[in-house]
Amino acid sequence: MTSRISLPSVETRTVPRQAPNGMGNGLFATTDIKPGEDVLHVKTPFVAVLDTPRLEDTCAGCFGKRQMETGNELKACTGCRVVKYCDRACQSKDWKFAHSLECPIFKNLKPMILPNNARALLRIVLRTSKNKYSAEEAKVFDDLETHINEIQESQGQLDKITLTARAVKNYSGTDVDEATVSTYAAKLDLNSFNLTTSMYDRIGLYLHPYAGLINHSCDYNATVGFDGEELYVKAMRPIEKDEQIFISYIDTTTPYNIRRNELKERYFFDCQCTKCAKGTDTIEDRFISTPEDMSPLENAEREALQLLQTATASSTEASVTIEQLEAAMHTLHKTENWPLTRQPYASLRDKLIISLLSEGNFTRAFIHSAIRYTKIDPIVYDKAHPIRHIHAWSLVRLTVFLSQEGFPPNPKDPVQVKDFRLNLHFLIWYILAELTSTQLESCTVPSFRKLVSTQFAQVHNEFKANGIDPTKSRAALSAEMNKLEQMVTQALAKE
Ligand SMILES: C[S@@+](CC[C@H](N)C(=O)[O-])C[C@H]1O[C@@H](n2cnc3c(N)ncnc32)[C@H](O)[C@@H]1O
Repeated sequence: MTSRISLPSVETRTVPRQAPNGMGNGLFATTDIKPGEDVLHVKTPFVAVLDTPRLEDTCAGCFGKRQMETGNELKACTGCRVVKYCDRACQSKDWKFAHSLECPIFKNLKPMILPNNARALLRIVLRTSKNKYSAEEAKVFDDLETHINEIQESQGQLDKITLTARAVKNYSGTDVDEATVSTYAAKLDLNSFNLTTSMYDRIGLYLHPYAGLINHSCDYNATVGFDGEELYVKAMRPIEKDEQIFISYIDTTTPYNIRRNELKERYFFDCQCTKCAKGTDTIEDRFISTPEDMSPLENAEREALQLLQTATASSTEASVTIEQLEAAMHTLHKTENWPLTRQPYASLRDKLIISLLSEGNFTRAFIHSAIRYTKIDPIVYDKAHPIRHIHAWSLVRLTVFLSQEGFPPNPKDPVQVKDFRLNLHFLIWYILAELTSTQLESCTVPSFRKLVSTQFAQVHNEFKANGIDPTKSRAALSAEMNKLEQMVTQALAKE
């Protein structure tokens, strides 16, 4: 990996440069990059913190990476009792990084726990005052965009930043003036990433100023992933030398107007990407057939969004959440013109799968995961897209579980899985083989790849121990996929 910039813990095949069309600076490839290869790898964050609910169940040292390997029960820091760690190694690493500076502050504030953005800002201020950032890192951070002028025009945003900055200045006792702390807060707001697990579950907030230089396109060529505290930006498509690197700041599966409003509100720009140039003539906006009258579709969408809102309200019981999500999906389905891939249909199904899993309704979660795997992801995501791989993996995990536990009949399921006489072992092998053979060109991170390879080797060896070589059983494998398709088709007809 080539690195022409001298930032600690950064390996990259990019250089920063002025980008066209008023985008400010951006990152540009210094070489051709193939799908799945690293565009950027940052080993240590500038700052990363957990979301408040995750402080209880996620190690603040490794962000869950070692925790997943060791399975250790987390122990709270004996000083503040706010953050928890797998073991002394994780604790000592975080202590040196910033916790020694913030621990007494957290202790004094208890039982109050600062929100994630204030904890992140506090870390930046404290590390800056102790000169813990290199001159190069500090310079890239200083040069980051803030959009402070636009923020000053929006009273709500300005108040939020000012309040956080004032609180952090007071708690830290820093000599840095409040206006500078506010600028740091604005930089954090604009340039931070969702910190996720290697499975793309959000756990916190992450900032590295070099990664913060990557501009957005709804037709992006790279994706961001995390493996513990390490950030990876990987090429999703072939990228040529001198081409600009683009990631997506938002969910680009949403229609044109939604995407543009979100980008304008949070990032203050009008997207001019190749996808936006097509306006509403893309799969994100299309219906099955062009309607003469939009009102039934608009009514259905309104109704579905209302159901989604109540379904996801924190006071809603899990079983009611499931009913409401299913009702919302039914509302869109019965228009007979709403594609499975068009939002909010696809994300309703994602939420439904999560709710079904948390309620222990594994057969119905399997049916919906199979629908997503066969009918939605191949259309919505490029084949190297990490989310597509994570979804396939979760279908594997569910299938393994069902192969061990069987399928208790449930009259509420749209179809009875057992009626399709699926050979789940072949199905598991098929999906894992596909995942394994495409993983080097995928944007998934090392821990995830290792998990998939280990599971595939185990499943393959089990077949071999039983005298079966699935690579020579093409007909049996495709028969299983056909049965899965039949199950999906019948389940969809009842949606
Ligand atoms: C995370 S920063 C990216 C780095 C930034 N260009 C810089 O010079 O620091 C996000 C900001 O970059 C600009 N930006 C990113 N993508 C853009 C795009 N597609 N078109 C126009 N501006 C964009 C916007 O000002 C946005 O608020």
